[in-house]
Amino acid sequence: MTALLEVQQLSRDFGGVRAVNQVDFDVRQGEILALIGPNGAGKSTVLNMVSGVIPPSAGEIRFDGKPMAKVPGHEYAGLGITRTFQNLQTFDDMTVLENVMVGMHTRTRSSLLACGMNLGSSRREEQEMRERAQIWLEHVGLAEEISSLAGSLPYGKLRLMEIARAMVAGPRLLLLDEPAAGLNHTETAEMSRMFQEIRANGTAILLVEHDMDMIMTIADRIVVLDQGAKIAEGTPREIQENPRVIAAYLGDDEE
Ligand SMILES: Nc1ncnc2c1ncn2[C@@H]1O[C@H](COP(=O)(O)OP(=O)(O)OP(=O)(O)O)[C@@H](O)[C@H]1O
Repeated sequence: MTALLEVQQLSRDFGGVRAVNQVDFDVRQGEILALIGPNGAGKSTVLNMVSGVIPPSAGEIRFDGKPMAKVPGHEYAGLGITRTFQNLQTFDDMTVLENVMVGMHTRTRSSLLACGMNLGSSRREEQEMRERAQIWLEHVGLAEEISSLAGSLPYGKLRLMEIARAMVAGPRLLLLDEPAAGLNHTETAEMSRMFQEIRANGTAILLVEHDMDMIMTIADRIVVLDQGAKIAEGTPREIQENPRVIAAYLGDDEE
């Protein structure tokens, strides 16, 4: 498999603190790569750099061979990279369908504000977006809730809505920041099944997650960070048996 995303010597400083230190990894086409590590290891910071939210202090990120350093954040969805956030980013007083259509607007380059105000898209474009959003809402099991206000949905369903929103733009790489946080066992299993389906349809996934059952079930490969640096990379089985990884987790109170 060829690399879709290449991360080389990636570093990020916050003031005097080096949050990410010379990290290398690839995400290959059609695979699920999990990025794990104890609290504060630098996982979200890596995801924020890969999704164009913050610039690296050093190093390089390439997507499909293209250096991403000069690509503005709003162009990522159009290039084929979308993401979800650790903290839900939903519009409570818009319907579930409208919330998902916002994901298409980022692709068609209308602004979020314009979307909220119903501006800037032709009727045909609007219809096409509606259909794609409906298809993805059915995929994630929210067909019944399409017309509900997002604010009325329970937390687990909002997480699913976020996945639909990230998928509606048709990404080649989906970035997920703790998608199972706050979900119960059944919801986590359902979400795992969905990610496997997304992978089967050809979208690669870079997954930051603390739920080890989910990671060990769905990840093709795992990269482990500790204190900003990569300490291991391998299959779920290799990672489970790696003494450095075990030591890093045993040293972390919250795991
Ligand atoms: N905006 C920021 N300003 C200053 N320091 C930051 C900022 N963002 C992250 N850090 C620091 O960078 C380090 C890595 O944080 P990061 O959130 O990337 O870790 P993480 O592995 O995602 O942790 P968690 O699993 O708890 O979410 C931490 O020491 C954190 O305090």
